[in-house]
Amino acid sequence: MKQSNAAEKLTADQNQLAKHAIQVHKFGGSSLASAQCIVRVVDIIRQHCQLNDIVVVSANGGTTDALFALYHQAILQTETLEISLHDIKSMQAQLISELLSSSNEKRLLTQLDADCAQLKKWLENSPQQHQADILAFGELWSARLLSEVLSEKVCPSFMVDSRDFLVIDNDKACQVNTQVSKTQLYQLKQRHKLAVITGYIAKNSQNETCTLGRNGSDYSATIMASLVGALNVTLWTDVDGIYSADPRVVPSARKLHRLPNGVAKELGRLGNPVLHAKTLQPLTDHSTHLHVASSFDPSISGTEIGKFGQIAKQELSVTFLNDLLLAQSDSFTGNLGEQAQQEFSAVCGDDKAGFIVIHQEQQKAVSQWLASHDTEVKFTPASILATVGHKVIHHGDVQARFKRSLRHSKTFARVNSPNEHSIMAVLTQACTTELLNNVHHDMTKDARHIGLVVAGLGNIGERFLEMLPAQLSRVPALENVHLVGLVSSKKALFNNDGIEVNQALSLYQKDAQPIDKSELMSWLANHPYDELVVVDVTPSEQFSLLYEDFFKQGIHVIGANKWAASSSTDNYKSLLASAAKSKSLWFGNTTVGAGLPINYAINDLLNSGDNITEISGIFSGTLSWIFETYDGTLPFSKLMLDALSQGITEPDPREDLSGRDVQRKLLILARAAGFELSLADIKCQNLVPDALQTLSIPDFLAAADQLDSFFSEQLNQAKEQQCCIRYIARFSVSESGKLTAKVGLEVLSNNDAFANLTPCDNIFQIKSGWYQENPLIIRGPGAGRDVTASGIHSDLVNICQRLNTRQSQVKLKGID
Ligand SMILES: Nc1ncnc2c1ncn2[C@@H]1O[C@H](COP(=O)(O)OP(=O)(O)O)[C@@H](O)[C@H]1O
Ligand SMILES: N[C@@H](CC(=O)OP(=O)(O)O)C(=O)O
Repeated sequence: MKQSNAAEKLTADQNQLAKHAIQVHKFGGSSLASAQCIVRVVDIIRQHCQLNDIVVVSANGGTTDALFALYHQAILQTETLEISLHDIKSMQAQLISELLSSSNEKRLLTQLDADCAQLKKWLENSPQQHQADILAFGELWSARLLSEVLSEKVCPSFMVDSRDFLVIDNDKACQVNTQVSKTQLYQLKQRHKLAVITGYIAKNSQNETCTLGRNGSDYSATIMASLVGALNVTLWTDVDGIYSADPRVVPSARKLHRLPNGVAKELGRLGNPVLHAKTLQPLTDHSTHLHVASSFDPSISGTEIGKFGQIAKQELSVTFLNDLLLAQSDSFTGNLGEQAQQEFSAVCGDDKAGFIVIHQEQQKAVSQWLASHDTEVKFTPASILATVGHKVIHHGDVQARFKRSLRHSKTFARVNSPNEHSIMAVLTQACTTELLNNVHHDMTKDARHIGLVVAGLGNIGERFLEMLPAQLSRVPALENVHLVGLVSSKKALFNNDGIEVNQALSLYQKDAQPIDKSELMSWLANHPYDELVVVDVTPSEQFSLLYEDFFKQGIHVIGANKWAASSSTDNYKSLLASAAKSKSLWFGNTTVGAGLPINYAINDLLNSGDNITEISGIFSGTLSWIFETYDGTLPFSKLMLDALSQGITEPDPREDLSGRDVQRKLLILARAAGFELSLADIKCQNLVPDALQTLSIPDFLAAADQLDSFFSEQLNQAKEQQCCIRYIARFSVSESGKLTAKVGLEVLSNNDAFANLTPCDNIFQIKSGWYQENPLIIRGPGAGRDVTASGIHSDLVNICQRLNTRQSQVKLKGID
């Protein structure tokens, strides 16, 4: 491989290319482990890449391990070498044959033959001298194969051996010679072809192959990104993000949607295989975004790593490193101790207590170093278990919890990392699955982050927001709720880091931007929270049409909006099915009776095994006020105009008098009670005569006295029988199962439960198996700012209590 170390100035044409190379996609070994996996990767590239992007690949899953095993067999000169070499070759040959058409297959198999002959020579004659060359075949084969498959199936592509441009100045620290590497990379780029570059390997300044360390392809990817000024690096792997612990070992691990840079770096240092320790180094001076996503399920949003605000900073995770050595010596105290920590890249150390914790392969070097200082050393097998989070060492509660959760383990010491992002326990035992699970449980059990979006900033929405700060600090179930979106019919304000709840409305006035439906849905689909709750306090049918999409995305809905719950039977059933499928919760206690717990009561009865046979009552605050007040002293129309001027009726009182709102409410309750019916099944008496129904509002108000004779006649007839008139909703089911449902005027005895309400109050009466002769009654204000907003808060607490105890399913290898 020819290589020139001379830095060359980029031509204008090359600079132009730099502007286009905007994305780096790195596919790890797990994503390339079989022909089926590679086909998936090809699909991802088809959908997510442009020609001038860069694809970085690791060796096909297991290949580097196999090459390491070959190397060790060669050193030990074991007889199994031939067989192992044959196995590696057949695995590659099989991938080639499964994925390529016959002419390309033949060509790649010939190249594989030549490579394996070279590999054999090195293994037999000079393995130590060629360790990195031997390991490099993994990435070489993987890149060659993928670029061929891409050329056949997707777009022109070419393979780049990173040793042809990537120069590492200092093998140990893996420092990149940026200028030379950048120039050489641009010389290799081919226009209108997608580059597939080997990860993990590079050349040193002596022109020899070197590696960037195990899992080093992540680092390769960010190096490439810094060389071409890429805006985005995606690490495609077999898990859909970085979790609060290794999800293979801790099934209850939670996805960390957003990781601050410093925390990600510390996780990499402490053994998280998704992030190589140096991955973030090349990005420190760039505004490049780093993502971790699953190649097995690309549609799931993964983990984003970057500079984040408050919410991301609260996430905690637990990680461990086994097979370490605790080295204790007087020489590890004071300045010398600090020096030793640096020299041996110690995982941690304490220069007062005189110890460092190192990887096993450093043992020899440490012994030699100490021999030159003439001091003794004691090595003990050890492991590290750490809790990692932004500036975690300053959180007294986390320190205390961590200590408590380690009380039954052999903890030699606890050490805070100098970068302040981890508290490490040095254990003189291996970190077991059980210990990791227990500690993880103790550290993360309370932390499910719930995003809250409020849609509809009218009267009730405003009151809901006014009450929110006190609720968030008072109710334990809301501890991890973050207000992240405010939406009105025209504008929206979103902030992934959380909108300051005390200034929500003023921030909305200042910063909200116009938004359309697709922008709204795209934000909601990519939110970085464990759960998202949309509170719909809009009166909008349009907005209710989005529920289906919300449920498909697993978003939960609290609706004060009646449209969806009273929509057609087909639509309603389909909403319930979508919500059930994605485990979305749908609460709507305030759709009927504002804050009165009518929906909760119905649910509780059903949960207790009861059978509801009748629901009746006065469901409209306006009609309640009108008929409780109407005693014949004033004409009906005068009363109605009074109610209008006090804001008790809608701006067009016919909306109340039509009974349609009551009809919808009865439908919602009957459905909540488990009955299948539609609006058309509920008879509705419109109190507005036909002649007045089509007038303009002013004309209707001017002609309102035409209502009077009807109502005075109804009232007088009722009075003659010691009765009164009320607008009643009534739904019942007979013993034979026949449903009857109607809303309209009824004549009631003066001592009926419905006859003596405080004007405006609602009343709900439920008859059921348990409450037959003596029905269950709920009554109280059925409208108003405070009661409605507090009803929504009650739904929010209920939803959050349920969500807090939910465990999210870790997506490993696309398995559901
Ligand atoms: N905290 C963690 N979050 C996510 N994955 C983790 C974590 N700790 C360990 N893992 C494991 O890391 C694996 C991915 O790392 P690695 O094998 O290096 O991927 P790749 O081959 O794609 O580079 C996942 O399968 C996962 O089980
Ligand atoms: N193939 C190398 C480099 C690498 O980064 O692999 P992966 O992306 O599969 O972790 C290794 O196994 O160490």
